[in-house]
Amino acid sequence: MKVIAVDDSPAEVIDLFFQVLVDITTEPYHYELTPSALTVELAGKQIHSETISLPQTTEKTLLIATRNEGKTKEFKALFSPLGYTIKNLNDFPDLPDVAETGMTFEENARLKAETIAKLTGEMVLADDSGLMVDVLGGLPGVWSARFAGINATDAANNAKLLHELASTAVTPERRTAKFHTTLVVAEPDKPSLVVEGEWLGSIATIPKGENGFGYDPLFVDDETGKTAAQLTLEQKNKRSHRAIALQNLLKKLPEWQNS
Ligand SMILES: O=P(O)(O)OP(=O)(O)OP(=O)(O)OC[C@H]1O[C@@H](n2cnc3c(O)ncnc32)[C@H](O)[C@@H]1O
Ligand SMILES: [Mg+2]
Repeated sequence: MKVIAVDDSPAEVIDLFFQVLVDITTEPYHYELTPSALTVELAGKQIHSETISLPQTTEKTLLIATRNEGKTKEFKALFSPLGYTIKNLNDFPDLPDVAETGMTFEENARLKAETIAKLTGEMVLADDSGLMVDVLGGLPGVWSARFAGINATDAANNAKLLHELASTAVTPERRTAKFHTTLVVAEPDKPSLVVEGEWLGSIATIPKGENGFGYDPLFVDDETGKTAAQLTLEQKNKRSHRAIALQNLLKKLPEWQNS
């Protein structure tokens, strides 16, 4: 049998060629398609190869069980090199708010991730995080989002924190603090994956910087001496509690996904 070279032919001609080939030949042929190349061998001889670019067929989307756009912005930047599109609960208005009734970051992160995973049937990531100030015995901790009251604004929470530390007995050395994140990944009918991350620093006496969210204007990073709000998103994502927790998560995620 004579094989006609089809390299450089339009895609439809190549398709037709293979159809005819399959119809008329009884010779064994091997067809290999990868995202970047198409090669065909007939009777052990390569008869066609071309460089191709297949559209991504399986878009990776990850739902994060949060309504906090500050966290979401950080997760989007952290996950984008991995090819994930990030969605949050604000993209799904019909999903309920999950009450954070736990006494620990892990309990609250589990509540958020496991409730939303059950309702959607999908793999879901949740972040429960907060600021822990040593001289306040770890407060505001799990109450960070509601330190100044239910639905408190970031500005009100920051003002309350400065007020709590206003005593002259709270010298600069006694203003040490850390940010904490617990991440939980949940899927229906499977034990959840739990990881943590922390970021050491101290509390400034006045807010500084425009970036970030929450307590960022008051949290001074130990290493750079800048507040988290003075760091760019990229700088914060190299050292933050959330970034460290995510690194820990990525180390364990493949094994968890295969379990
Ligand atoms: O529960 P979701 O919907 O995720 O959003 P939330 O804002 O209520 O989030 P948390 O319950 O985890 O509370 C975390 C609070 O801790 C503070 N916080 C956490 N991470 C922070 C960060 O990176 N920078 C500044 N403040 C942070 C901030 O006040 C958050 O509102
Ligand atoms: Mg919350």
